Amino acid sequence: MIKVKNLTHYYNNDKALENINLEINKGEFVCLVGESGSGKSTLLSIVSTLLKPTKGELFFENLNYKNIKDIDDFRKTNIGFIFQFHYLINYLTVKENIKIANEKATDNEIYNLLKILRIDNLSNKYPNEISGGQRQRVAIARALINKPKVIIADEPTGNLDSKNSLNVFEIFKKLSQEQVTIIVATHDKNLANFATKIYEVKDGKIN
Ligand SMILES: Nc1ncnc2c1ncn2[C@@H]1O[C@H](COP(=O)(O)OP(=O)(O)OP(=O)(O)O)[C@@H](O)[C@H]1O
Repeated sequence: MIKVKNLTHYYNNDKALENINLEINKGEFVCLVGESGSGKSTLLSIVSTLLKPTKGELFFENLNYKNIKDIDDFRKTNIGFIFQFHYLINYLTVKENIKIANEKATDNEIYNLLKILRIDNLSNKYPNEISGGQRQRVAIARALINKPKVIIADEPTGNLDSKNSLNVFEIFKKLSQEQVTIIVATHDKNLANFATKIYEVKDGKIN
């Protein structure tokens, strides 16, 4: 599904990633673990086509990303993003926050997604009226509304307590069982055990 070949990345003259090779299959749940500054976010940004690598190749289902004509459209239709901060819009309701990610989504589709995430009762609430864990589940719903093939999450539980963190990783596990490919960076080695594959990033390398 995703292949990374001989990837090296520099920020100015500083090497952030060195000769990374990865192959991620459809429906795999991959965790990147490693210390702060090890290169996890840089790798996620490159894999999600947000950052162009200095050197190396990236393939999606054997398509070289360099040959993708409209990369913004490709990203929008194929990849769902979840971050440490939810980036919900405070003056929009839960339902409206999801709708802006996909104007064509019907009320029924949004309701079904909220139901799976057990927040269907919060549809008309505003982000500041719900808990941090609930807000992150809304962010997950927003990432899923386009039915992406891949979910990329960078420290998605960084702001959550252990119960809500577990809940988020259980959701990821379930999604991967439904053939969504999940790639998550986390500091938490216990949570990483939910993954089908763990890669340790150390000083910009994966051993
Ligand atoms: N935009 C940038 N400009 C310059 N250097 C950067 C930039 N982003 C990251 N770096 C550097 O690249 C290296 C890898 O950083 P990265 O953010 O990928 O690590 P990380 O493992 O995700 O860290 P954290 O867990 O703290 O988010 C670090 O040395 C960092 O200082």
